[in-house]
Amino acid sequence: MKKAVQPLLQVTGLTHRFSAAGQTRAAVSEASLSLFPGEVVAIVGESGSGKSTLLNCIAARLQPAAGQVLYRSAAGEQVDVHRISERQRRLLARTEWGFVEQHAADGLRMNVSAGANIGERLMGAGLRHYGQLRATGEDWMSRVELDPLRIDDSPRGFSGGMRQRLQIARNLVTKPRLVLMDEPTSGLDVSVQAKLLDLIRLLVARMHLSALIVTHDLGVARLLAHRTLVMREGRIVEEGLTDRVLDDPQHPYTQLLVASVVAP
Ligand SMILES: Nc1ncnc2c1ncn2[C@@H]1O[C@H](COP(=O)(O)OP(=O)(O)OP(=O)(O)O)[C@@H](O)[C@H]1O
Repeated sequence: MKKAVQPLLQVTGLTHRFSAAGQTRAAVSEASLSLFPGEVVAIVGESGSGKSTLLNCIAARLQPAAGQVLYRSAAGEQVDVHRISERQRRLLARTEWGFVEQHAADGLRMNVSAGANIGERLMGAGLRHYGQLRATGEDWMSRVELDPLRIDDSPRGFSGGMRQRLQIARNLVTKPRLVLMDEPTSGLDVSVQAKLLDLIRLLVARMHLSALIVTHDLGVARLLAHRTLVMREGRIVEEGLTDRVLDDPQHPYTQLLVASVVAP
């Protein structure tokens, strides 16, 4: 009998509340999802719907009030990401996971060179040989279409699009098993966005990555994601294959979202 494929990530009943001005509000309510190996899932919804909060809870950057995030590690163990030690979490984040921030400066070390940004995760994974670190750095600069001759430059001298490419190289150089991306292309010029999206699509397919991508842009979901989840006011209101969700939305909110993009 064929063994069923196990999800890489299984999120169940995740709830997170923020307290502000004496009031407590749920930013995410009872969100459940799974991500299978090699799958790309988009989380879409308008601003404030809870997408980033959900992603940050999954990445264990935020502690949820309820719910569970189980990750199947490279060693084949089910890891409850909120129950492991801070040390274990950091190790996972450095080796098996990648996190691409919306603002590249948040995901890069701006005071060191492009090459050092790429090499850092490799060093964290135990690589020490300078020549190899440099060669891999140059190779990854090329892969993300940055000029390898700029390996010693600071990312401060890079444009927004170039910084985002560097952040992607820094994350993917160690071949993470799970990549979380928070609005990876927003805030960039439209033509820069399009090229970056093409690059992400190419790398995701070539490296057979498993990725969760938060975006308010349905075009990003259409281009990158096998499946799409729609969030509204902290809840997942619809999910399915991306083409189905976008071409034949069932929930009135998804219908509204899709119509607002199609309408002039
Ligand atoms: N640190 C915080 N303190 C208080 N409330 C917060 C905090 N972060 C987010 N929120 C609130 O939680 C809700 C969800 O925010 P979240 O950033 O997750 O939404 P989002 O869908 O990612 O939106 P955006 O795309 O604008 O970032 C919003 O109402 C937001 O105001």
